[in-house]
Amino acid sequence: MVPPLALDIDGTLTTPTGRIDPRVFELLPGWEAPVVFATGKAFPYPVALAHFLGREETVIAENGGVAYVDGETTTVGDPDAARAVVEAFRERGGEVGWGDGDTVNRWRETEVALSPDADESLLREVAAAAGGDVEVVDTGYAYHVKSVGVSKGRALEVVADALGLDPAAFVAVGDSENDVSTFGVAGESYAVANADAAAREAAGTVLDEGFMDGTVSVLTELRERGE
Ligand SMILES: O=C(O)COP(=O)(O)O
Ligand SMILES: [Mg+2]
Repeated sequence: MVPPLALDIDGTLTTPTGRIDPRVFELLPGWEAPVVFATGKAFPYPVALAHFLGREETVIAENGGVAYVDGETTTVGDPDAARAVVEAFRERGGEVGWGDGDTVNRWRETEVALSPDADESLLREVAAAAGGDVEVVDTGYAYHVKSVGVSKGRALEVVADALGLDPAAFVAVGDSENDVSTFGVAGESYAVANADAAAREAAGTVLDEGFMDGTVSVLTELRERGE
């Protein structure tokens, strides 16, 4: 038997240029245990991924702000506090940086994400001035302004509970600061070689290979172990 998976998306299931690696479509549709996509992206992105893989839509979005399992949505966090920080950042001349349309934030319910090109020091200054309830998380793909205490790891506990599983039964793979909490609750955790310092530090194992090459190595090993 293979174990259930908690998989980060960006940096973990993608190529270095940010595309979904096609091996996702070979390895995950037939995975014989729950697969939870746990991402900083907004809710529709992991839902779409699960949908087009033909899998149950069991997802964690917005760094844990949104959890969806068995048709039930759980949202946590204070979007107004995050939006107020971003508004103050804009008033100080900062730019969210996604251009017109901003599909990054269009469906975001509990936090706000800013482009990696945004002025990080100004953003951190404004967030610190807002008090202790809001923090800035840098995934390498975006700066997320979110409520303290909201995390992918907490959301994994919610999802695991709904599935009747122990969170420690999960194997987690990820690449950044926003995966540290997942690594803390999963029984086994792997940081791909491109992972940031926080993820490397928190992971049980740091892989030799990066991006989907690293993830494939874990999935292959888990399958062999389960045979
Ligand atoms: O949305 C981001 O900033 C990163 O997304 P990820 O959590 O899937 O890596
Ligand atoms: Mg990632």
